[in-house]
Amino acid sequence: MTTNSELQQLNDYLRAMLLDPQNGHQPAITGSDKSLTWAQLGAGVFNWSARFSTLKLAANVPVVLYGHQQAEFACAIYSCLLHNIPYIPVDNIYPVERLKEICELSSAPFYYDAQQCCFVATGLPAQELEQRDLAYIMFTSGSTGKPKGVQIGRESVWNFMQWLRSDFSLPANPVLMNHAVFSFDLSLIPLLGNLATAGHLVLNAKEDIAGENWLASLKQEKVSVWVSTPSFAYQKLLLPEFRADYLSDLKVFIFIGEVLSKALVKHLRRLFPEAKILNSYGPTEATVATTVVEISDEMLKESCDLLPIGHMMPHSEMEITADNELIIWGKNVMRGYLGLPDENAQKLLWNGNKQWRGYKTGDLGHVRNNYLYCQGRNDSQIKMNGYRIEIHEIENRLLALSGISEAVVLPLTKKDGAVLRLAAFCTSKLSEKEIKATLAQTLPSYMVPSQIVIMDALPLNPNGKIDRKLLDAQARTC
Ligand SMILES: Nc1ncnc2c1ncn2[C@@H]1O[C@H](COP(=O)(O)OP(=O)(O)OP(=O)(O)O)[C@@H](O)[C@H]1O
Repeated sequence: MTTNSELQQLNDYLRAMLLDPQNGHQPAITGSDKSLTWAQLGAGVFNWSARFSTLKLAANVPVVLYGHQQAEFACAIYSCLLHNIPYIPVDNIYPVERLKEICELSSAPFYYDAQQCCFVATGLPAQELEQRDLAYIMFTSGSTGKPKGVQIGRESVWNFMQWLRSDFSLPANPVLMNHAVFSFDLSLIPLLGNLATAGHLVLNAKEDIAGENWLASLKQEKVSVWVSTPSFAYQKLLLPEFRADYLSDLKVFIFIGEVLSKALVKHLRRLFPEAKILNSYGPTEATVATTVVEISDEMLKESCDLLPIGHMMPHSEMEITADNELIIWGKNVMRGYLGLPDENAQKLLWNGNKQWRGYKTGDLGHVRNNYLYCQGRNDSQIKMNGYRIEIHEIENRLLALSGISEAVVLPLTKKDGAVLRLAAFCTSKLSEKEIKATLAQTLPSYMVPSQIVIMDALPLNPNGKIDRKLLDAQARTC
């Protein structure tokens, strides 16, 4: 249940951090446009108060923020949090059509263009949101379904910030890198982690990450906390400077968004022997992350292919249904999808005693040795020629082969939904023939993909996750 005192605590905390910073001369944000100390950030946030008041926004009317890794974008988000203005982040790597669509779906009367540093009127009549005290609405990009506006309350953000401070092994005065677009909620780990710890947020624009000097810039900024999807990190493993004696300040790796494989952790251990490696899990619908665990050497030695996703955040619980679906209960669960009552009825549950919402994740999981495990999505089970096949089981078998670091298996279906064949995509030192032969030693023949495509790196979507839609399209043309 949300109490007014919790919301008051968040308000007080934000005022103290942003308007009266104790560490004014320390760097707060380094963005693609400029760098701000905490004092400059505070002054910027103060200016925003005036800018928001000229907009004459009624309470509970959202603002869309449009840009890409600018310090001013982050400043706008912090200001919205301070002034209780629900914000909707849209990255400008998406086409303008997506911006328009999101403005219409949310009836936002203005969007802020962080590139141009100005507000643009959308011409739409402002409508109050049904929900009060919303922190943000995040439109998922839909890699596991259709894009939906996930509404997250201020109480969830406060709960999440406190958890970030206590359970994510953040060093004192952390320097947090952010590679994720602000419209992907992974970015909230560094963005809110910075606010929770008075750290330094280093924003990395897409073109910088692709450039030659990116790791040199992380070194120069003394980045100490890496936050990304596992796939994003895989792609950096081959860079010669990606190692502890070059990036000597890097002490913590936080992974979320996809399965973290043992292969990646082992590789990182060799490159960064002293660093802590954390696996965190959660859907956007439960405020960024719900579980976390530091990966130990014992976990790597266990015979099970999977690594645990850890323990629940405070004020939440995980229910595992008879058919192994993970249901998240607690303060972190969204208020609902914007304007989608049918979806809300399908995905949300209510516990009257605790006054908690529950969210049916569609992920499968179990508990072992007191740790939670996520074993893939419940839609990853398919039927082919009458055989029941767990796609993630084949992926895990592939990842267990030495020389394979990334692997995705996709079922190729006919128009009527019947599965025709399986295609696997992987980065591998082994040949297609070798892979098939090795898989055939442990899997029944119908589970060995008929097509194995070996790639230098698997393509990523704008969120830094493996782009399954693109791979699916590619498999169809082969
Ligand atoms: N540590 C993890 N291990 C395994 N799977 C994970 C982990 N963290 C997240 N996931 C997967 O990612 C899903 C949440 O992803 P997210 O909320 O980012 O959106 P999505 O459904 O992938 O859509 P989109 O990426 O398009 O926004 C989880 O439900 C789970 O399937």
